[in-house]
Amino acid sequence: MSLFIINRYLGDNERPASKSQSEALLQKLQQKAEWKQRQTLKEREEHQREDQTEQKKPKKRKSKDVGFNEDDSENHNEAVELRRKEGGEKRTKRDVSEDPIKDAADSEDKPAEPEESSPAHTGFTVLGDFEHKPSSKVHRVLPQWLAQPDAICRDIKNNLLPVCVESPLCPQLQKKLQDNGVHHFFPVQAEVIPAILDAAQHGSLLGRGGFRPRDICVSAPTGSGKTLAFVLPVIQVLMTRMVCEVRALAVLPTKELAQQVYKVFGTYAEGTPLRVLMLAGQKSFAAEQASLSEIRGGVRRSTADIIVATPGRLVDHINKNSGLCLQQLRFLIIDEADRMIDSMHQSWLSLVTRAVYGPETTKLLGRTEPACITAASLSPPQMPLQKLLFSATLTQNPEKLQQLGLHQPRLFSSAHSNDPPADATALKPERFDFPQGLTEYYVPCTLSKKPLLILHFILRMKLHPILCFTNSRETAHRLYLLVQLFGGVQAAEFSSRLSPNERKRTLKEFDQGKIQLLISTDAAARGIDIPGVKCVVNYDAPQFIRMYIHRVGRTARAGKSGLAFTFLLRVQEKRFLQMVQEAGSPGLQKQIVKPESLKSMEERYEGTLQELAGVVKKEKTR
Ligand SMILES: Nc1ncnc2c1ncn2[C@@H]1O[C@H](COP(=O)(O)OP(=O)(O)OP(=O)(O)O)[C@@H](O)[C@H]1O
Repeated sequence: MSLFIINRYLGDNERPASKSQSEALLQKLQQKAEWKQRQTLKEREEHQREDQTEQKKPKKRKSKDVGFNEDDSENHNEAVELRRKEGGEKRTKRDVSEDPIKDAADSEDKPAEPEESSPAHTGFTVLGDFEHKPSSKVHRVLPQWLAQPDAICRDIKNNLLPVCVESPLCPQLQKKLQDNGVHHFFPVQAEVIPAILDAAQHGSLLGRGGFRPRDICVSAPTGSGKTLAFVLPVIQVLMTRMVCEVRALAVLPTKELAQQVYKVFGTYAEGTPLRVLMLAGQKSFAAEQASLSEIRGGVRRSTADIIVATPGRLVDHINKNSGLCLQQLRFLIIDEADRMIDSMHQSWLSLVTRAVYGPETTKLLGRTEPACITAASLSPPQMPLQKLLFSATLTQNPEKLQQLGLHQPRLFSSAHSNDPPADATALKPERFDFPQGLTEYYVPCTLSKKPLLILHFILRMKLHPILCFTNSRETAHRLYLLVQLFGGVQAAEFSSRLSPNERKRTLKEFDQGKIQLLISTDAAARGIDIPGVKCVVNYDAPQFIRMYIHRVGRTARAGKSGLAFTFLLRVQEKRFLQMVQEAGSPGLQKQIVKPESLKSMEERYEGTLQELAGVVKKEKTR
């Protein structure tokens, strides 16, 4: 018994054509072909006549005529038509076309259209005819949570919520804020603090119908107060804990940033039972290990509730089993999240996740890594791990964000609040929000005039303190040497040339106003909070928009005003201005420094350059 019936296409008459029928058909088709040939010749003559009179588009018509043998094509068409009728061969658009010249042109320009010209074949599907099927364009679409975030108001100054009025924070933290001069919440804090507290109001253990809290992503401008937006609610949730265990882990890309966030945690945890610890390589590994736990009553106990770490040191502690226990972790805070995603190759996140859920799934109240939500997965009560992501330039790329394994994420963003809703789901070039008090300039210049310009900014325009960025540590070092040799400016450099302690001291001195010009690589571009910086100079134009946003974001913080200058060579201007504009900048103004303004410094500058050559040579031989 046959399992399949194979139906073949039998032509218009639905039965095989006999030999005489084929011959008749062939004759008919040949006549038709001859008639068409005559028609085409006639048309061509007409066209030629038109061409002679108009002589407007000779090339286009020529291109249609050249390289395409109409007659061959026509005959070929008809022959194929016949063969197909006889044998059911695959049929293409060109085979049935009325006008091969038009087809040749069309087939280059347009996708193939459905074959309406042959009514006899309606309803017949040509298998494997992929090439000629019209293909629709793929529109990439953002997931709902990214496309429609909770909007954070951009205006810091006019949207201040008093700390004491209807505050979600406990009186102890409110007082702490007042003591530290914080009397109002910034918009990002007013939105994010209640959201984190709300998710934790049912206590630490969830399950049995309770819901796992949604992960939170925050994209808000530089200097808008994101640090307090996570420090305050985390402290409030944890301050009533009974036993000291690591319940919050904040991961930051650099030592300096870890130090800064550690300080803020320390300030607000003071007076509570919570203990904060830093694992960022400021101390030796052994010293950090010793500070992680202590033996009390014969049992090893954690000595930290909150840990602030860099990914490198964190991975060391997990891998070397130094006594860091993350099995009670409730909050995983990822600051500068877009940068942290880029450092995912260190696989720090998967190590943390493994350390949180561990292999011990059998023990009572053991944690299992959540997978699909089912009645069974919800039934054992267990502590949820909530991820909190923060950045001024949070990526909108779902594929990148997916690496973080977010659970029903909720996005708070100021960058998207002005986008029209109709376009909200489309994947567009990424746009970011810039601080309101920031005024951006670009200074057209030549390579040789750059050092003179920076000296002019400090000595003539009195713009200090300036934070000046270069693209390499070599440039930073040479510029530093040159400014030192020129004299009259208190300058310092900040890069990986310096030891962590030297870097720490330099930042402190810059903060204290002892340094007028800090020449830095991108090491100081992200997150560093030095409230006194009035002016940022991009001595070298940054190559990527994210880096530009973070660099210029070192000024105009916390609602203050600030200036950012970017020195641009002529070849850089077009691309750079376009990049900044596309990212949503309100616009860069052109600042021209006249050559006469630099004239008086030029002689001394030339002498300094010669001195510099000597110093650099000496350094190299050392
Ligand atoms: N509510 C507030 N009132 C007054 N000052 C505040 C308030 N919140 C934060 N600040 C101050 O604003 C400055 C910037 O805050 P923070 O460093 O948290 O910004 P950020 O958004 O994390 O910036 P970046 O993206 O550059 O890291 C800090 O000096 C901080 O003390």
